[in-house]
Amino acid sequence: MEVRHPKVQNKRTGPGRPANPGGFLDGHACKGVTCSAAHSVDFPVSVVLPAGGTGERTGLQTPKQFCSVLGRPLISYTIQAFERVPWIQRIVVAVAKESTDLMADIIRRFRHQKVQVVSGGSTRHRSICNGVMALGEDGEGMAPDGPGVVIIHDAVRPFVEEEFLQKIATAAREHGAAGAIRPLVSTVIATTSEGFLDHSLERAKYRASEMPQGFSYDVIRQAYQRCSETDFEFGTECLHLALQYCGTNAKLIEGPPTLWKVTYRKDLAAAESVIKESLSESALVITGGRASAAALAEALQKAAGALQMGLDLVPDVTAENSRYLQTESNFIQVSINDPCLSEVEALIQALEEANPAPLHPLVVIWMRVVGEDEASDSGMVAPASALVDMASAAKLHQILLYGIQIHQSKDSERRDRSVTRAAQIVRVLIRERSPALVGQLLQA
Ligand SMILES: Nc1ccn([C@@H]2O[C@H](COP(=O)(O)OP(=O)(O)OP(=O)(O)O)[C@@H](O)[C@H]2O)c(=O)n1
Ligand SMILES: O=P(O)(O)OC[C@@H](O)[C@@H](O)[C@@H](O)CO
Repeated sequence: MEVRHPKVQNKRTGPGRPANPGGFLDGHACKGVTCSAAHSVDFPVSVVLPAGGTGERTGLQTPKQFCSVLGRPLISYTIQAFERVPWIQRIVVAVAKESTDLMADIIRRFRHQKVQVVSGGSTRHRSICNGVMALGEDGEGMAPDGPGVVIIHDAVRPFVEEEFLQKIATAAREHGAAGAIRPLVSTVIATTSEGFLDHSLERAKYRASEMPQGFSYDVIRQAYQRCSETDFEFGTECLHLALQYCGTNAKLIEGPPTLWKVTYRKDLAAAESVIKESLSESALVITGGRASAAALAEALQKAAGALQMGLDLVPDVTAENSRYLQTESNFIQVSINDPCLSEVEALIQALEEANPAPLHPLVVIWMRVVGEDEASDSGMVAPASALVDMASAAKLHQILLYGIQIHQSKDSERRDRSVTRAAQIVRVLIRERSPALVGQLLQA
């Protein structure tokens, strides 16, 4: 039986990196100066994630940073994006007092390790300021060789990658401040008090200020110590505070299009679609090394191939094959006439141990093959409810467990139709990851 090493299962979403024209904030326009990121970061870097807003523009009761996307709160994706970066030591999240318990529960459920929660403020600047000051309370912001760097990033911008963070942190270390920019997609105009056009700006000369932004710790702390109440109440731009109150001219670095902010309800749907698209649409079929299971797996692999879905076959995920447990792949556990759930239970346990906090929900499918004449639930030592119970427990660890039952007909055409249906069901389950079908035993 051929075992093909699975390709790296998770397609990475991510734009081609645009050439990196950067410039300096000069208050009027930015000058194109090429900059290059260091390959590693050898100075202390902390992060402040303002998450104290109410998300009014979504029209939802739940603040958008806590809205669930594929079973995980939006803010957890953002935190994870920073936690995965080895050279980031600490993440301070500023949340509204009424969300403190919810934030603590998210940290526990998704096993966030580097996170400290502080109180947000009545405005974004006040929330960020609270986070920055919290870093200084135990000298974290200062390092033996001088100030560390603080990255400030909206908690509702979940798609940020290490490479760009390196660029921002390195530029902030060198220049005192750095910020992400993107081309404007609409022209900026000024209006008269009567609501008529006063003038328009030459779009090519301007950029949209995005996040992440980076600051030498002493610059951003000083900026907040010196800024006015008007800044705190109405300001939206940290780079401006650094320039206005510290004379620090931020280095501007064009970032990828993935830096967008979730602002409206449609942005939540867009975020879910981006995350779904980045999820693996393939799976590893575990055959247990049995010839009958391998035969079915190969038929399933062929049927899936016709649906442009890649399946790879492995006998098990133990010993040297245990590395597959770390790849955030999906899994199909084939059980031939095996009435109980012991094999899939062992697989789920191994997955939980190998990857306690997967970034995205993983799909595990128990594929039970029964003889043609066998009734659906005959021989099931554990009733179907056992599948539901196991699935409920697994879901707490971001594992979505589904069941598919195939009747092995002696008629080859019926058998092929059944396998094709099974492949179609697998594809939908992996693509949609529907919570409603978790724990169900579907008939192919
Ligand atoms: N008092 C505030 C207001 C906003 N933010 C955070 O700043 C980021 C960007 O702000 P925005 O998109 O405006 O969020 P909201 O203020 O929640 O949105 P809205 O203006 O629609 O209410 C978000 O992560 C938000 O939680 C914050 O920490 N404290
Ligand atoms: O104004 P909002 O609170 O919606 O969003 C904050 C944005 O303005 C801010 O994240 C960038 O413009 C960079 O400063």
